[in-house]
Amino acid sequence: MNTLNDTAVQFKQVSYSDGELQIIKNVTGTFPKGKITTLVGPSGAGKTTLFRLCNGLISPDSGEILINGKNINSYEPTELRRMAGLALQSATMLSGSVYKNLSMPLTLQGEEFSEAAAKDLLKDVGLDTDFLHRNVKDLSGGQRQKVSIARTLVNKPKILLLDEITSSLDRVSQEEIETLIKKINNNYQVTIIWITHNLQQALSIGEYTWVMMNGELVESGESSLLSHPQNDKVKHFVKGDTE
Ligand SMILES: Nc1ncnc2c1ncn2[C@@H]1O[C@H](COP(=O)(O)OP(=O)(O)OP(=O)(O)O)[C@@H](O)[C@H]1O
Repeated sequence: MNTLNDTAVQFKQVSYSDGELQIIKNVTGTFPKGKITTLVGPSGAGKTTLFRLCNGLISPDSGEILINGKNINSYEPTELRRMAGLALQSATMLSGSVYKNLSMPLTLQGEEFSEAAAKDLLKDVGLDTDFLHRNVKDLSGGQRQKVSIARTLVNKPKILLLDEITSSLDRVSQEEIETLIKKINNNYQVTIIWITHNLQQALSIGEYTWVMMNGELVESGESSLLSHPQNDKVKHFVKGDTE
């Protein structure tokens, strides 16, 4: 679907097992650079495990993962975590202020994060700069998710891995986050890989889609594939929109 230069992440016959259980099965495919690709599939398909492989939290048993054309093993772990930011549905926070949370990626590296830079990030994610010294426990779900996204931007990632980041939000917050992610993708050419259970969302926000089932990549390509899938299992999944 694209040349190596257009590829942010490439999987080549990647398999991963936990003990006896094979979780990722011979996955080959690409995530195009600077685009939004959604990752869909029933619960337990291996989507989150694929993310953990992408940011080096776990390593394949066989096969190869290339990031920007280089084997993932050639990056230092910290370099990889900086390059590939991860945001989760739960938007896990440290107790304390928004500033403390935004500073965390740099404090972990023994660096300082200026208040001015933190305020710029808040503006980037559509939050008022007054939020900087608010306690995260007083934020709404949507506001927490915006802070969580802002925190992933501190390291200026090239790739953002978003795991179900809108599934516990109301409709309005969900739309705000979708708009925000599109803006980040546009403004900074960040490659976005977005796990979602919401097929309507997958159709509307991403140019490309991967459909995973039972550890395999069963279909991938432009998101419109969800409207007319070729694979019978995907047809069934899309029709039932099932778990
Ligand atoms: N550390 C682990 N040890 C054992 N089994 C695991 C581990 N991590 C994941 N699994 C299993 O691997 C399979 C894939 O899990 P994964 O979380 O990647 O799926 P998923 O597609 O993200 O599911 P969901 O949509 O429910 O989040 C599941 O059967 C899960 O139980």
